Amino acid sequence: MAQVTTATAAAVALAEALVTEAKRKASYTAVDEHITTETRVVGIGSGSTVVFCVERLAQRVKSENLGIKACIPTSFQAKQLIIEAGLPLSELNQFPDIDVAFDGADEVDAQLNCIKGGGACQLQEKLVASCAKKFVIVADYRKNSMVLGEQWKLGVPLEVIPMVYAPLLSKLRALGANPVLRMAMRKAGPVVTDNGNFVIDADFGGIQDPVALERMLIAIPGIVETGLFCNMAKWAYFGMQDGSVQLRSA
Ligand SMILES: O=C[C@H](O)[C@H](O)[C@H](O)COP(=O)(O)O
Repeated sequence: MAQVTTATAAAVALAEALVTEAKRKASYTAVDEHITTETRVVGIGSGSTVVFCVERLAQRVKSENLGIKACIPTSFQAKQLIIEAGLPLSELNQFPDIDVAFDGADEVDAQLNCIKGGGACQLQEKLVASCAKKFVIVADYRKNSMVLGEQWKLGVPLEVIPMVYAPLLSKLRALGANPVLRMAMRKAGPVVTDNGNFVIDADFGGIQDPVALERMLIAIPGIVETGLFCNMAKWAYFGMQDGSVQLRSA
């Protein structure tokens, strides 16, 4: 029994190492292909993959004569990453035009539409992406999909105003979704976003028309932002299991 447990633990550790390496390779390739001596303002997404974009950016800033003037964060986590890497931290109101923004995704479909917000950061992420000339996704092979909702089974993350979470759950059920209020792990009660809102994860199954779904959801009072990012990313870099990086571009 103990041998089986050890073998299982070793297999899990190996799988995790593969995924981490895939994230690192996708991120390094994306940064190397999109950061040039012309780049001034960089958007920094949130999550575990974009950590490696910041790592690579910091390496290049130290070793090359780059002219990066500002990094714009999409969350508390991104802000900490920028500060810890010694990169110049700023905000959209000071630098409204971003040359390139890097971000992770929970799932990416054939048209590069994405589900984002697994870490509850989709509101600021979409604001930053909307101000970027280039929006680049970095991800591991598990996120590579054809239809949204096929790989990511937790539903579309919706940032919502706390005072209407219960009416929103009813309205989403009436639309055919299976919605749940996201609960915190080490705090009693719901997850509270960086903006003081709640998150509802609404499972719609396979999403054939994400553009129409996003339009419908954002029109509902109380839904501040959706985790559907449609027609925003033009490049998606996937770190693959075999160590290669696959680029899909729109
Ligand atoms: O709210 C979180 C963000 O949308 C992340 O970019 C997304 O969840 C992907 O995160 P990770 O790179 O950790 O898979």
